[in-house]
Amino acid sequence: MSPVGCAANAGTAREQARIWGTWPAPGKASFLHTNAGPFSRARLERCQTPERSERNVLARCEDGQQRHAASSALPEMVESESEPDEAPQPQSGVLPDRIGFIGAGQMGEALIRGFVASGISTFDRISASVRSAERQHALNSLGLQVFGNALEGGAADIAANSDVIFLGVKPQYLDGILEALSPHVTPKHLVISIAAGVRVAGLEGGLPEGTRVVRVMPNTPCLIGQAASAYVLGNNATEEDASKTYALMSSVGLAINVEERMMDAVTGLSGSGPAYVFMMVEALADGAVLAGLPRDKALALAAQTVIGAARMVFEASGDGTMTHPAVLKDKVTSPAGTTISGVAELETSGVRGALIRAVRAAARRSEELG
Ligand SMILES: NC(=O)C1=CN([C@@H]2O[C@H](COP(=O)(O)OP(=O)(O)OC[C@H]3O[C@@H](n4cnc5c(N)ncnc54)[C@H](OP(=O)(O)O)[C@@H]3O)[C@@H](O)[C@H]2O)C=CC1
Ligand SMILES: O=C(O)[C@@H]1CCC=N1
Repeated sequence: MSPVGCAANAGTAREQARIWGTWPAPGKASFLHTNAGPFSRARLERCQTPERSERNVLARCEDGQQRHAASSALPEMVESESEPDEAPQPQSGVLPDRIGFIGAGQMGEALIRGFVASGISTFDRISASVRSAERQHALNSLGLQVFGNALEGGAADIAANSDVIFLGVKPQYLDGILEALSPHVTPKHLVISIAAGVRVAGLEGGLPEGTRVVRVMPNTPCLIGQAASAYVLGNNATEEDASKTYALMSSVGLAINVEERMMDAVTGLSGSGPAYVFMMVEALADGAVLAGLPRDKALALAAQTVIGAARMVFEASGDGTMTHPAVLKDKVTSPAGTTISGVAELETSGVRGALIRAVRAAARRSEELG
């Protein structure tokens, strides 16, 4: 599927549900996903260094390699007839581990659907603990094993049925969840938290000594294999845990290993960033409607413009290196043309400053949550 094909679907009911509703209802869906399995794992291996402290920093790979790894991890868009609600089909590359989610709301469900769409897991390997009957029913209809409130036995059920446990509740609830989970954690478990702001030290402190922990900051585009995720390994995490985390997260998009001090910035940028971009797409479409374009056409063109521009940063050079966006912007901006008029308006309105402040504010909020 070409990106244009993707955007051309924007007017369908399914796309509208994706845009305005919750995640698409179970049904045959066409997912854009990454082929990042062994391909990107090999890249990671080339970037691995034996030193633990080095493992946490993709940036410490040889410079050229780092850029190559980053750009090669760019999900290759391919059309896939994934059918997440149908009987699980064994596939090569499926992780044998059973995956449990304590908390599976917006982000947890996006990960679950993304993992299944990518082929790295199957619904029958995944279970979830959620509180409300409504969520239990919704997840159950996907084919997951669903347990109730983590504080009332759900955490024990997840531990008994999982090798990898994702913590997908809001940061404010995490202490209680760790307390409920802790007695049931054994050496077989890898615990992966996606909670904004919550530090590795806090996770390790709330779990039995020696627990293997990873902190991940994903984003919702993992639903379609287009996530931008970063992760940091806990003190007891092994090489195998690092590979497993990378395998899972790169199956749903770009996944990079960072130092923990960078995680608040990651959260302010890629964790929260989809919301900023959705606002931009909406506003761009509004502008086009103001200028006379019908809403559906405006939205399709706005969304595809964002896809195309973002991909240019990764792919325009043709040699695997990223191109600075200012260079690409200059190529759009003809002397005395239309674009410079628009750009001047953005500068007058302080759009750059607003985006910088948005990322910084979200990063600060992440710090506070920790
Ligand atoms: N949304 C996003 O884009 C991102 C979110 N995150 C992180 O993901 C986490 C979840 O965020 P999000 O998905 O947006 O939040 P949601 O509110 O959508 O999901 C939270 C989930 O936790 C469940 N839950 C709460 N308490 C319990 C409990 N005692 N036992 C079992 N389940 C429980 C809720 O169940 P129920 O619905 O039944 O109440 C719900 O499924 C947060 O820590 C956030 O920082 C990280 C990156 C991006
Ligand atoms: O808004 C939040 O707190 C979560 C974390 C990053 C994105 N959403």
